Amino acid sequence: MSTIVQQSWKRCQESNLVSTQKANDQIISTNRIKEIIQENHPLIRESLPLFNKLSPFLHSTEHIALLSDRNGNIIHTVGDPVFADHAQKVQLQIGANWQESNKGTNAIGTALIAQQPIQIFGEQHYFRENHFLTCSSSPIFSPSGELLGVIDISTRKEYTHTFALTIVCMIAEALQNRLLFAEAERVMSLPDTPEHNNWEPWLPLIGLDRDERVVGINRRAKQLLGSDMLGKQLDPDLERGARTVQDKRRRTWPSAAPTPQLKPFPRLVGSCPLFLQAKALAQKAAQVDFPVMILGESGTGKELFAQMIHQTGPRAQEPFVAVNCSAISENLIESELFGYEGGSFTGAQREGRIGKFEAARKGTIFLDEIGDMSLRAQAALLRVLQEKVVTPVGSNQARPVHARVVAATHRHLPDEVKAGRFRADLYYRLKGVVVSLPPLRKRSDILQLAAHQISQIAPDRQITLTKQAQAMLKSYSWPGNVRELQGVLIQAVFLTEDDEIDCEHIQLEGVEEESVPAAQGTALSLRDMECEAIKTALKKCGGNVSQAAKLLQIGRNTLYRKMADYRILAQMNQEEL
Ligand SMILES: Nc1ncnc2c1ncn2[C@@H]1O[C@H](COP(=O)(O)OP(=O)(O)OP(=O)(O)O)[C@@H](O)[C@H]1O
Repeated sequence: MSTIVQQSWKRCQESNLVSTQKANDQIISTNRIKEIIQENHPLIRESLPLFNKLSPFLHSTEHIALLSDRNGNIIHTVGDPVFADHAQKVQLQIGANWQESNKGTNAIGTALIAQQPIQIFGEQHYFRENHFLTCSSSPIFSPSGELLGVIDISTRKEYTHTFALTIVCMIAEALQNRLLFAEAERVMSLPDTPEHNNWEPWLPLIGLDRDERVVGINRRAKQLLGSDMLGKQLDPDLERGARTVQDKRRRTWPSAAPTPQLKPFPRLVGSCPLFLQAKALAQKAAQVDFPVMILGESGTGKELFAQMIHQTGPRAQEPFVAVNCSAISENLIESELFGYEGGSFTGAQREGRIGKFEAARKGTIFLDEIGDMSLRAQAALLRVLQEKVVTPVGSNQARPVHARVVAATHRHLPDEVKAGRFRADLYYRLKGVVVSLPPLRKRSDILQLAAHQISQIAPDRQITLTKQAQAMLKSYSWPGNVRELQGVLIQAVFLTEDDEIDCEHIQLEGVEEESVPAAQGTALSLRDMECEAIKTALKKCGGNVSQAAKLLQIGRNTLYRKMADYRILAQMNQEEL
């Protein structure tokens, strides 16, 4: 037995776990799983593509792969359904907790404590009931070194092979690198000298934030530089030898960079007449040089439309620079937009910086959330639009502006003008062609959008929506629009084990609150009563819709329809499993 396993057995004995008894199974409720999924969003988002890739290879191999959070809660599994069925007998499944204090020595719980990869063979498991298993696992760390969870591959002990441990370590490493790319503003690859690298497939990577401080470092880079790089600025000598492999700043700051990769036009999906009308107008606007104002609630696709206008117009070869006006503090907006001279204010870079208007060159500057700009910044912007020049902060040298302006807001600007919060002269200058994007709740093509999003989220699977799930998506109000739909579907794809998304996989925000309207008069009271009756029946039947339908003496489909109508579908899962 390895020292790690010996120490683990000792801990189990000291905690009075009895190996011949049943393990202390802790099963989490469906609602809690949903919360855990939300808490672990980046981990799940980045691990899904890896699990999806792995899944077909595990079929008919008696292997399953699992993802647990940092507390040992299993939140995702893929693999051979026959073995998965067998593994369920010891609760090796979604919703179970495999902390060592509950399940004794095991690859998930023990790897979380040891914080290193581990393989636990049959009898090395503390509880006898787990002796049929061999499990290999590796902890997963965030780019800044925080423990996030564990990846595990489990099989019958007869199929034990050490390669499983190697695979699990490679998946963990790939996942950690994905997290680094997702979190860092810029990722640099360090030169990897042969004497440092015996067989490693991974590049030494370092992630930097906007201020060029190290915010993440992968295992290979740690081997070269040590583990105390976090928060430090990269040494200039080191930076000279390194290669930039990702630079997100180029999206908004492409001064010295080629035009960033834009989302291709066909990705703007939809067949609803309201949407097609807006699209046709935007396509026309792309060909002329008038200012464009895109109106729409948050998440309706304003930035995607702005990109489309840029990409399909004559400026497509020039940069597209997006500026979120609401995300920049009032005292920095002028330096962001117009640039600054070296040393013009505390925190400024010594050599100065060009502003986003100049960075856009002859391309497009997309001023998102323009309605949130302060009056002072509005005055400065108006000057730029009128005079077609910018004067960097701390300079008296005006520089010409050639960029086309596309603005967007979720606010009702005429009201803002009336209230004195938005300058009327700026409003009329920006207005030009007005493209209004419909909110998702008014679109008739939600299912088309949903199917498109699902195929983007899980391109290797043929996932469909059940009729009830479709009804649920159609009846929801979608305050967060297409972005919210994306989030809901990521979670649903994640939750579904087969290739069908049903209502139980769909969690809609605030549905519970929305579902019970304030009683106002008889009609509403009747609705309330029916709604309550359905909720009670569902609760009585532990969330089983067929049984609840029998109890209510209505058909199962009618019940589903009514549940969608009252938006109580999210609660149909058993509150306690
Ligand atoms: N018609 C569409 N087809 C495909 N994807 C879409 C469509 N509309 C929006 N999306 C997607 O929805 C998400 C939100 O879109 P986008 O960021 O353009 O919205 P927005 O209105 O600019 O949001 P915000 O106002 O919050 O910045 C993006 O991931 C985008 O790709």
